[in-house]
Amino acid sequence: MPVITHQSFADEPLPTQDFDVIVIGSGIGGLVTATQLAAKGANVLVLESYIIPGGSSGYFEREGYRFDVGASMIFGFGDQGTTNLLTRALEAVNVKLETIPDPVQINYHLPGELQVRVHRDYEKFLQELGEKFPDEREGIRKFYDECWQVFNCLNAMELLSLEEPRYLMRVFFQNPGACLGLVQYLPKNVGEVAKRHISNPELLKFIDIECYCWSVVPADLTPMINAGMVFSDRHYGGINYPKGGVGQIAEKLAEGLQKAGGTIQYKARAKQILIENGQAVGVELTNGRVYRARRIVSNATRWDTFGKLIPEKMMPSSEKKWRKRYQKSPSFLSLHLGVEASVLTPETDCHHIIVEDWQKMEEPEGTIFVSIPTLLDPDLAPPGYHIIHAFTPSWIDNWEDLPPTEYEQKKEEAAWGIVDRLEKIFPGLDAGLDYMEVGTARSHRRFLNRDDGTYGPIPSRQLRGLLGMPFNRTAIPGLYCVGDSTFPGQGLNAVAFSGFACAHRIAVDLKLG
Ligand SMILES: NC(=O)c1ccc[n+]([C@@H]2O[C@H](COP(=O)([O-])OP(=O)(O)OC[C@H]3O[C@@H](n4cnc5c(N)ncnc54)[C@H](O)[C@@H]3O)[C@@H](O)[C@H]2O)c1
Ligand SMILES: CC(C)=CCC/C(C)=C/C=C/C(C)=C/C=C/C(C)=C/C=C/C=C(C)/C=C/C=C(C)/C=C/C=C(\C)CCC=C(C)C
Repeated sequence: MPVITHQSFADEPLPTQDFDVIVIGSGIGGLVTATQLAAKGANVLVLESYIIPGGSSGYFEREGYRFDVGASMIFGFGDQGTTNLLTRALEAVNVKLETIPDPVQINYHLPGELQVRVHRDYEKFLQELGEKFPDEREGIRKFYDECWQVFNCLNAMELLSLEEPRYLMRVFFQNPGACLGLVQYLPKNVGEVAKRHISNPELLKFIDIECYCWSVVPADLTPMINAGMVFSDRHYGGINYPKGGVGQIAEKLAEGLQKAGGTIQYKARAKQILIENGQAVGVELTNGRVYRARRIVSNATRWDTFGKLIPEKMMPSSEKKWRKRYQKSPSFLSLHLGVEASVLTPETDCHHIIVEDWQKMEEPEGTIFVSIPTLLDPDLAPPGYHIIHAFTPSWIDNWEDLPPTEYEQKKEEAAWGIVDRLEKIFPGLDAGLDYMEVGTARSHRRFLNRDDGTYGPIPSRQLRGLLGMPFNRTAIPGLYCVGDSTFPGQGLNAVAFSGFACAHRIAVDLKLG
C-alpha cells in the first residue's frame, strides 16, 4: 500500500475512488467550495490539472522573482462585516494570511492629462475627484453614496446560496430592508444610476473606466450590485495584498483543505464528467483513472464545462440560452517584468490604469493595467529590484495559427510597444529592465485551461444587471458550477461568494450538518 498524503499527483492511486464531492479545478472558486464542504465533514477531492493550486490566482517563479499570474488587486480581506469572504474562507479551515494594506487602490492616468487616485480613505477620494470636476461635486457624492447603499445591504447579511429557499426566508426575516434593497438593485446597471447623478461626459467616461478595469465592460453593462461591492469595499475593508504574493491565498486554502480531511490531486486533468441516467456521477481523468462522487463541481469556465467536459450534444438548452446573453471577454497580453528599483520613486502607487484615448478604451491594447506588488511586499523580488506586471486586453484571434518564430516575434513587438507606452509614466523603464516574460491569450488558455484564455463572461448586450447570471446548480442533476461563470461573475471576492453559495447548496442537498 503506498503512503497516502492528502496531496498527491494524478499517477498516485488514492485509497478510495468514491467521494462525497469532487471539485474540478483549484481556482479560488473551487477551493472555497472544497474547504467549506470539508469543514462541514464532507469527503472532498479536488482535481487540478496544474502543479500548484490557484488558477488565475496562482504564481510562478523566475530568477528570484515571484510573479502573480493574474489577480493582484485583492478585495474581501477586511476584518469586519460579512463581505470579507477571503478572510472568512481562510478562517473556516483554520489558516491565516498576513496582508499588507494598500493606501491607494488605483492611480488613473487618463486622456487630457486627467489623473485621479482612488484613496483608501473615501472622503479623500471624493475630495480629489471633486477637485477635477468641481461642478459635479454633489453628483459624485450622490453616485458613490448610492453604491454604499448596495454594499451596506450586502454587508449586513450572511452571504450564502440564493438557491436555498430556507436561507432566503431567514435573511429576509432577519433583515427585510437589506433584502428589499438588493432586490431593487439586482436588475440595475451602473450606467443608469450614474447618469441620474452626473451629466459631465468626461466624468461619465471616468465612471466607465472605473467599471471597465474590473468588469471589462463600460458602466451601461456593469451590474450595480458588483459596483456596490467594488466601489465601497475598497474604502471599507480596503485593498490588501497577501504577504508572499497572491498565490498564498490558494496555497493556504489547499493547506486548510487537507487539514480538514480533504484531498487535492495535482497534474490531474479531468477529461470528462461521467453522466449515468442523466445524472453526474464521476470524473474521468486524461490518464484514464475514474473517481466517483455524489456531487460534481466544475470550477472550469462554462465554455470548458459544457462542450468539453460534457459533450456538446448533451448541452442543456439553458446553457445555449446563456451563451446568447453572455460572451467570452478578451484575454490579456501580460508582461511580467523585473526592473531595477531606481526606475520607481518610493512614493509610486501599486496599481495604475492607463488610457490614452477614450475612443480606444475597449479596444485590444487600449487600456493598460499595471500592478507593482513589490511596493507592498519587497520580498517578491531580489534586493534592489521591483516587479511590474503590465497587462492589456487581447483577443485569442490575434495569436492563433502562427508558426513559432512568427509568434515569438509578434510577442516581442507587442511587448516593446507596451514598454514604450509605460515609459511616459515610468521613465527609464526600458534601461532598467532586468527580466521580461510575456504571456499571450494562448499562454492563458494553456496554463489556466480557460477557453480562448478568456478573463470571464461579459454581457453580449445590455442585460438586466445580475439577473441573467446563473447560480451554482446546472440543468444536469448532481452537477454544479462555481467560479466566474456563475453569479456574481469575475473577481476573487466574487468567486469566493460563488464558492460559499455552491458549498451551502450542496451541503443542504447532501444533508451535511
Ligand atoms: N483581482 C485581480 O486582479 C484579478 C486578475 C485576474 C483574474 N482575477 C480573477 O480570478 C478569478 C478566477 O477564479 P475561478 O475560481 O473562476 O477560476 P480559475 O480560472 O482561476 O481556476 C480554475 C482552475 O481550474 C483548473 N481546471 C480547469 N479545467 C480543468 C480540468 N479539465 N481538469 C482539472 N483542472 C482544471 C485550472 O487549471 C484552474 O486552476 C476570476 O474571477 C478573475 O476575475 C482577478
Ligand atoms: C429574500 C429576498 C426577497 C431577496 C433576496 C435578495 C438577496 C438576498 C440578494 C443577495 C445578493 C447577493 C448576496 C449578492 C452578492 C454579490 C457579491 C458578493 C458580489 C461581489 C462582487 C465582487 C466583485 C465584482 C469584484 C470584482 C473585482 C475584480 C474583478 C477585480 C479585478 C481587478 C483587475 C482585473 C485588476 C485591475 C487593475 C490593475 C492592476 C490596475
